[in-house]
Amino acid sequence: MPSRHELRQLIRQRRQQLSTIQQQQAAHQLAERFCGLSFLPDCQHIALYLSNDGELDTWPLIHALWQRGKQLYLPLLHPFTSGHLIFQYFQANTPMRANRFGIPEPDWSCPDVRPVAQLDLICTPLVAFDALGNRLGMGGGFYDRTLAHYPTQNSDDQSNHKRPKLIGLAHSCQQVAAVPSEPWDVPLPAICTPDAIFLR
Ligand SMILES: Nc1nc2c(c(=O)[nH]1)N(C=O)[C@@H](CNc1ccc(C(=O)N[C@@H](CCC(=O)O)C(=O)O)cc1)CN2
Ligand SMILES: Nc1ncnc2c1ncn2[C@@H]1O[C@H](COP(=O)(O)OP(=O)(O)OP(=O)(O)O)[C@@H](O)[C@H]1O
Repeated sequence: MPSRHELRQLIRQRRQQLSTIQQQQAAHQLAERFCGLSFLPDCQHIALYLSNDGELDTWPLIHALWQRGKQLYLPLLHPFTSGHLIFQYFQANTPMRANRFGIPEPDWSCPDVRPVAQLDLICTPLVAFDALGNRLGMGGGFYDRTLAHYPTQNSDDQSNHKRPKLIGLAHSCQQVAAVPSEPWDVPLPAICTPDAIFLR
């Protein structure tokens, strides 16, 4: 089995090699599939991310969700707690700045930060995934650290506890046979690609 490092390199190269047309088609197909998710009507506060490094372009999805009246949030590298993320309200006119990875994020504004426990759905980026919901990210451990303290809701969870649902977004070519998992990894109960939805 390839190491996490090897897998990260391989799949990052693979998605970077998609053509502009392939990227555009994928982004629109994903938006359409995502908007058909059975639990979407129950989700009002949704965290997304702005794409980077060949990730599937989330803009078509962002526009589709705004059209449906959803309130959207983007991750910011935590201003004090290194390695963690916070999620901040995002509208078309939100002032933005590039973080240290060059990814645009909202200018930090305390009143617009929404605690993780008050989000209904968190869409996570990923580099590689497998059919069991194991996730390999860019290697910063940001999502794993941020989500470690919050029990998230499984797709078959019938309880009334208010917990954010989690869903990974990816190109189909990011699926691998098995992601070597580590004890700190937060598995994804759902993954949406342009071609399929994987539920654990
Ligand atoms: N679109 C998007 N936003 C995101 C993430 C993500 O994976 N995708 N993150 C998910 O956690 C966080 C940022 N994590 C990142 C970790 C590494 C690199 C990166 O490009 N690393 C370079 C080396 C950068 C350096 O000089 O330190 C590399 O590996 O080539 C980018 C984002 C928060 N925002
Ligand atoms: N809950 C946690 N507490 C402390 N350290 C953690 C935690 N989760 C991950 N880490 C550390 O973060 C580093 C990177 O983890 P990993 O390779 O799983 O990141 P990733 O999932 O690929 O990245 P990301 O979540 O940012 O997309 C590891 O060295 C790991 O020890």
